[in-house]
Amino acid sequence: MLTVGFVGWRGMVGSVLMQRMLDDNDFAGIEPVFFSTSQTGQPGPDVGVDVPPLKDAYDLEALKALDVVVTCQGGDYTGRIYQELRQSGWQGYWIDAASTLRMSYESTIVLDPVNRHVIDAQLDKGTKTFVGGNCTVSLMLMGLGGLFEANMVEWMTSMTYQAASGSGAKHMRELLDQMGMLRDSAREQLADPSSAILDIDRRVTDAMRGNDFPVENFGAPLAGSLLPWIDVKMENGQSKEEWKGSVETNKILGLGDNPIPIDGLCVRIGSMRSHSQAFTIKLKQDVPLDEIEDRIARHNEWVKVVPNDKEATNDALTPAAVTGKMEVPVGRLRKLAMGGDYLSAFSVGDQLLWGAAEPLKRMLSILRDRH
Ligand SMILES: NC(=O)C1=CN([C@@H]2O[C@H](COP(=O)(O)OP(=O)(O)OC[C@H]3O[C@@H](n4cnc5c(N)ncnc54)[C@H](OP(=O)(O)O)[C@@H]3O)[C@@H](O)[C@H]2O)C=CC1
Ligand SMILES: N[C@@H](CC(=O)OP(=O)(O)O)C(=O)O
Repeated sequence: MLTVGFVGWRGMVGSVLMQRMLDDNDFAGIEPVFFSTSQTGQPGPDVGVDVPPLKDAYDLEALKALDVVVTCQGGDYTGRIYQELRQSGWQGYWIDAASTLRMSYESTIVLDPVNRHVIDAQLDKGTKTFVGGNCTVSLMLMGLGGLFEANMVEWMTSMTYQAASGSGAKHMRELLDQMGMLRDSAREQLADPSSAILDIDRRVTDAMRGNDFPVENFGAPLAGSLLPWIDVKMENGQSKEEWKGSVETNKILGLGDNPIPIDGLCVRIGSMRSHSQAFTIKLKQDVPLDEIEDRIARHNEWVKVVPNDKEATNDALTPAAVTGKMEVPVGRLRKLAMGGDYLSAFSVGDQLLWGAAEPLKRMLSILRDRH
């Protein structure tokens, strides 16, 4: 039985991973050991099998005893421990949610419904480091995988609408605090149906710009507004989130020598959880829409094509509808005015499931099934 160490299991991605593994009884086939950077010695989580007390996540000897490390702890942890562990001679499997190692030559980005062939080939070659992709990249590929599989895409833009949860738990709390403050700023006027809407609007705008508006985590108002920049700036003017869209997609698809151009703008919006994306896809040929829908729908069991009408779209293609679900709906599929080889699409997905925890869970299952 594989001995598997879990680091970062009580964080947001880690908790979703734990729940998904419990849902599918995944702990039964492994020997789990839980680690913490802050709670060494405390009891481990209840996962239906006996587990020892929490071990120190920085204890190299304890990590070296494992066949597999699964970490959702974040990039700082990976940066601090990974090289040291490898240099100590450890040859176990490292499965990671953080972006630190994604573009490293020694790692494979995992999204098995899309790149199982790449994962299998890398395992056969002896690769031991597997990293989950960026959330918007993984969700885009889960939604549009059928078009890439059929080699239909010449280039693509992705304009994202990313939820607060993508930045972590503190940011979700801050968004709610901001929302509450906006409402409170116009409470009396809202209760009076005859009050002037421009008065309400002025109060809300004043609150948003006020010195006591909580912006410690986002750095600016998000509720009632949006933030068209995510992560640090790259030399070419892209944000790092935008840069990942191209480099990670092409690495996942194994298109190193012949990359597909992918670019766009990444925007943080005031949804709580689940990322949305609008795509402009330049097709290599003018393919009929029904064939496109068919290719998309048949690619994997989680993608769902949503009819291009208002009712179906507002019912199924929103963060409110998708959060907590494994499905990745794709809709607004239509040919654009620029010509028959220009396709629009819109997709929503829970970035804590397919965008983070699920590919790691499935990678662990692939390893378990091979042993
Ligand atoms: N959020 C997202 O949508 C996505 C995140 N990722 C990546 O996954 C990694 C982890 O992200 P995320 O899960 O958001 O990080 P979190 O900040 O939620 O959790 C990270 C760690 O913080 C510690 N922690 C401290 N206080 C608390 C608390 N009150 N509750 C729970 N944990 C606490 C825990 O470590 P300890 O037990 O050691 O104290 C925990 O493992 C990052 O690299 C991120 O980039 C990837 C894709 C999507
Ligand atoms: N950057 C993403 C979440 C994330 O953690 O991405 P990555 O795993 O690439 O660092 C967001 O803010 O929505």
